[in-house]
Amino acid sequence: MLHSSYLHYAQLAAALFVVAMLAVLLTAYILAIIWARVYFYRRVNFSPDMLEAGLPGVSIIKPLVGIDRNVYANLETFFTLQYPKYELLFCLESDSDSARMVIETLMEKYPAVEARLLCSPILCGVNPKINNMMQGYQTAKHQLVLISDSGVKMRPEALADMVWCINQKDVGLVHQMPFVDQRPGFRSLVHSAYFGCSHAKSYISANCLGITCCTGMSCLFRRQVVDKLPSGLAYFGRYLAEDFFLAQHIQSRGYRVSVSHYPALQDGTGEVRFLQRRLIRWAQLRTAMVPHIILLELIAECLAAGLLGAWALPFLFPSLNPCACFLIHCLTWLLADYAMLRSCMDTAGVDEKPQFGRVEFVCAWLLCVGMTPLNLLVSLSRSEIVWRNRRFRLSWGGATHEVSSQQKLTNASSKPTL
Ligand SMILES: CCCCCCCC/C=C\CCCCCCCC(=O)N[C@@H](CO[C@@H]1OC[C@@H](O)[C@H](O)[C@H]1O)[C@H](O)/C=C/CCCCCCCCCCCCC
Ligand SMILES: O=c1ccn([C@@H]2O[C@H](COP(=O)(O)OP(=O)(O)O)[C@@H](O)[C@H]2O)c(=O)[nH]1
Repeated sequence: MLHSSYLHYAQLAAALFVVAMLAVLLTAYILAIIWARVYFYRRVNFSPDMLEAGLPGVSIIKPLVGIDRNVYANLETFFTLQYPKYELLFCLESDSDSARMVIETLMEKYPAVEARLLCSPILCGVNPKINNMMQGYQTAKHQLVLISDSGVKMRPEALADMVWCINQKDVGLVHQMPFVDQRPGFRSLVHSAYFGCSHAKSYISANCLGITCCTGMSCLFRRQVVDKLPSGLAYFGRYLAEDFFLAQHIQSRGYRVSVSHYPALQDGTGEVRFLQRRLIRWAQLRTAMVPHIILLELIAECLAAGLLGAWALPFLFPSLNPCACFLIHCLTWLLADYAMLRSCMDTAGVDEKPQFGRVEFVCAWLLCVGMTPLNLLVSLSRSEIVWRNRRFRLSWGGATHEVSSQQKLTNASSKPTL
């Protein structure tokens, strides 16, 4: 008797906790949607003083390996940036890399844009992206450095916006929230539904709460802060999640990390299974660095939160039907996700009209809602990370060592990659 009343009180406490958690999640989500609607694509103007003094130069480092989808069109956007002073540093892992021809063609087409092609990576750690970028970093002329991944497209005004953001008081790093260039097709819609809904919700909430949550796919930082480390950017070569540690370092020096008004436009036309592999790899990195995060991510996802709610609400209010609770929860989540996606799109500009129908969106959304918890669970079951053609093993905290590259495994080439 005593035992069953304890059990009842424990269940009651758990049900109240779940309902409170769902209310917090919903409130946080609504705030994130409003934040995105107000913040993204806001036009900024440099002060006359700053314009008179001259805008600071930016060195843009583009690490490249092979040909990504739409590489020509994406890279071309870096030659047409509306910014007075910048240099492009294309970093390849070898001079026979297939991206070389594309870059040379673009450099010929835009001779007025200062651009260099570098093909001698510097081995300074396990992170191949850092090794590749170091050749650009060492020769970069400017104090502001933008790291921009190969698959990212830039709007003409985005660089000026990032420079404006970094010129605000105490800002040391500005990053773009990962999003997707709006292109027709179901694959692109799945990418949008992931990055514009679930991912955007977490990314924005974390950043609004002042939690370091920054991806290195497009981030601008002050070189003088990084160069306080004896080996500069090379220091981060020991980690695969160099972006996380870079942002932490900049904050530890007393600077703020801020989000650009323009999300990063990834290509998003790749196959869904590749997106899934990438998200599993990212989740593996997050688990190694911030282990409790996966639990938080799981319960903040639509399905898990819905199942918890479908148990807790009827427990507190027995007249409620669990299935109805679950369906209403999913519908609310779907509408919130759609509103989030629209807030990440430029509703006043080029993306004004979504290039997809409602039914298509619901299908893509269902795929993401099913895929996300699965990815998180798969990430927990894996001990190794595969990135491009290399295999790594992560230790708690993020330190990494390379297990083996596929080139070595298959013995396809006797020449090491680096
Ligand atoms: C309704 C609101 C509910 C919010 C609940 C949120 C719960 C989920 C919490 C966190 C999810 C954060 C997701 C952040 C996205 C990070 C993407 C990522 O994993 N990136 C990693 C990989 O990046 C590439 O890696 C290779 C590198 O070379 C490339 O350049 C990179 O682009 C990246 O390395 C990892 C970054 C670490 C992010 C840590 C985030 C901690 C955030 C804590 C958030 C707590 C939020 C609480 C909100 C209530
Ligand atoms: O061995 C590698 C792997 C990646 N990269 C570069 O690192 C960036 C991010 O790579 P990817 O898109 O594979 O990472 P993700 O965004 O999926 O984490 C891209 O510019 C790649 O060209 C690199 O220079 N060498």
